[in-house]
Amino acid sequence: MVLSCNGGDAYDWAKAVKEFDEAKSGVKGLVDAGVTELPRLFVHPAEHLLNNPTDPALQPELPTIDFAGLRQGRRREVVEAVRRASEEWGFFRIVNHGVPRQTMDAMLDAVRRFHEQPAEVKAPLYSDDSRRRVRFNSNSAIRENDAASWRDILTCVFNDDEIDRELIPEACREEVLEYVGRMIELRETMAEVMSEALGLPSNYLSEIECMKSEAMACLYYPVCPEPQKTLGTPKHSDTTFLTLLMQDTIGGLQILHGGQWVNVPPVPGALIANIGDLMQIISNDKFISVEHRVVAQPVGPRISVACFFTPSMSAAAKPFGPIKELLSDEKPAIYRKFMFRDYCQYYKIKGQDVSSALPHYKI
Ligand SMILES: O=C(O)CCC(=O)C(=O)O
Ligand SMILES: [Fe+2]
Repeated sequence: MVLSCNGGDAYDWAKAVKEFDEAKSGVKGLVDAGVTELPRLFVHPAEHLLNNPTDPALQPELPTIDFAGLRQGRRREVVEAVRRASEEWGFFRIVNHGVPRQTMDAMLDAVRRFHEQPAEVKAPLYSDDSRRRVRFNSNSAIRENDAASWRDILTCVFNDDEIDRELIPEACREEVLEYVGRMIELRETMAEVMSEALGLPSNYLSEIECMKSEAMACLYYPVCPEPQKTLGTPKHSDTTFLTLLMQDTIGGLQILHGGQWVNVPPVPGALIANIGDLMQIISNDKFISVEHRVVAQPVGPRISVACFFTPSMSAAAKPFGPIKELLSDEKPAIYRKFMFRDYCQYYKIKGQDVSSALPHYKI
């Protein structure tokens, strides 16, 4: 099918997607083949690429929260900082979170090792099928007229914290298992702190099992030959309750704050937490799910690991909606109740990269 896209001239989009997918070698495969020009499939329209004219030195600084306070009698301060950052930024950095630096560095190395294996080793995992718990791809379901992004992803899904070690690729198995265990521990702390930040009992979020499953995206952003024409990850908000992100030292993450793109420079040893759409819904807009993206770079590869927390599979048929304790005559529910499985279905039908489902659930 010949379609008119981006520049308006004829371009066989379907053929380009098919060729790219059939190679099963992702963006890394293009780099290994020696591309010096950005393939047309990856060229984003100019409006996706707008940046700010502002001097990066004048940009506001993402809040950093020191979780050592939780162990040192400063819990109220930490909870208050989490509340403020979740309301005003939807994003914050965490230091002294308890995940050993060695575990983090080993995980970044392991992700790199996985992606830098020969293409034929990764090819059997190449898939867009969301039912596969471990899969490798580049961009999920590239749709016509929707530019692809300059990155590859290994996704590992752990439903209800269940870990099937044999499914994890050998190149990164031990590190993934160690890292996901640490993420689950930190999730417990986050669930308590965020419950308190919402003014609820500490066990509230844990009891409703809203973060009992995790999907880990192990991202690899190869050096890009023409970074000014594409993106590493396009603008989106996370569909989850909560995301815990680790990035290496390359940088490129930006969040939309106060109408401008704000850089989130890497801080060695720190993790980033961000509120997802589901948390915005149950908090009745008290906490905000904020759009973010990753710019493409002439240097790299950049490695990052995003751990997305979503409800327990047993909660699939349970209704989620604004938490009743947060509602009053002055603050009526902004969203209707829905089943988590319907929410997943919404994205399955619309595609992963659509804008957020929040308006769909608004009353
Ligand atoms: O790679 C990153 O730093 C961010 C990735 C991201 O936002 C995502 O996968 O949802
Ligand atoms: Fe994200």
